Amino acid sequence: MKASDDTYVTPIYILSGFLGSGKTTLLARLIDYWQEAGLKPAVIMNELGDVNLDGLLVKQEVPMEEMLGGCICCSIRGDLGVTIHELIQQEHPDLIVVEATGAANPMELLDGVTETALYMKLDIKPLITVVDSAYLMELFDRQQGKTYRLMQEQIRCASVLILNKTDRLESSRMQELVKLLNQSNPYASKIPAVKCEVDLRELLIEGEGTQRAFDHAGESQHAHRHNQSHSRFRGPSHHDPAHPSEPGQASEEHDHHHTHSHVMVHTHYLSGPVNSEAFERLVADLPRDVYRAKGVLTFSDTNNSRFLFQYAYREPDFMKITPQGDIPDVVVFIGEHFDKEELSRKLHALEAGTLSME
Ligand SMILES: Nc1nc2c(ncn2[C@@H]2O[C@H](COP(=O)(O)OP(=O)(O)OP(=O)(O)O)[C@@H](O)[C@H]2O)c(=O)[nH]1
Repeated sequence: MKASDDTYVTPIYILSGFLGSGKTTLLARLIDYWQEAGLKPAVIMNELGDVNLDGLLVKQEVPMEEMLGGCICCSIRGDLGVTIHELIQQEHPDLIVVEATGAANPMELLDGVTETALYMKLDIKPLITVVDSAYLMELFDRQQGKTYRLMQEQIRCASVLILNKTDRLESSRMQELVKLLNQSNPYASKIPAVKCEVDLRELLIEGEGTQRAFDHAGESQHAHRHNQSHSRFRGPSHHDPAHPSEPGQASEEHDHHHTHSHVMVHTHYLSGPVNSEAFERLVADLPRDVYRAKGVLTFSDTNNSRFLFQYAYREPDFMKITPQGDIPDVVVFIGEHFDKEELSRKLHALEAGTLSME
């Protein structure tokens, strides 16, 4: 299928990792890799400052959108959807990579991308986090602080961890590092590297494999407090003072408090209208590990009216909407370690009208 087809589902990769950990280094490698495979990647870069120096490292011919002057996960999150939409409309890329500022909380970013997947066909790929191995151990030795906690967050959300800059880590400490990462995120694949030199094919497959493995895992915990208000618009050169631009410094005011282990997303585009009662039953039966869901649905038993569906902390909410433009029917589920296959089976039964008979 071609990227210019209306039915094309654009894969979207999120690169997370602390400031200076090596995200742009990895991005440059990935771009070469995809281009050699005959694909057209597009890039969204987010910088805290008002200039994008990292963008200089990306080849001229690669379509790139810059989101400057704030952290993607907070102040300019609303712009993310617009940026993705414009890239797809104008460039028809085969895939998109979002490189977040090192101060971004990947969970918020994932949430922003997920929101966008409600009205655009996106295939959200497993999250890759680049770890500055040496710096992480240094912070661990010094016992933590906010920067360390933000790093932990980025580590917890990942499906794949690249343990970069191992050249700066004493070889005797490698085991300790892996142990530390296993405590924070036992599920992610961990790939040691220097200058992000990893087998990229393996890296991209690893992520998919890890995500599948989560489908059968067990209990998890989630706590979420987010004190940042999400402005949907920003001024032309707004700089969010809550976010420092100095490498290696997480803001004291950047008040995110999350406890995530691993985060999974399941996106399902519906083939047509579904029965509202059957859908409500499906929602009521969702496992506890699904803690967030969103969607746009058409209900066959309400004169084919369309609804915006929201689900948080086990509370479903439906709002009648009349969307402008060509918006597909879709539901997105976010949680940890839930059984995607089982959910997918139920969604197919819902579409076939056989769910109530189960
Ligand atoms: N010693 C060493 N340096 C590295 C390695 N990987 C990347 N670097 C260097 O570290 C610096 C930061 O790398 P980037 O790829 O720009 O890191 P980034 O995560 O995109 O940085 P931000 O945009 O600040 O978040 C660059 O000077 C890289 O050349 C590594 O494995 N070892």
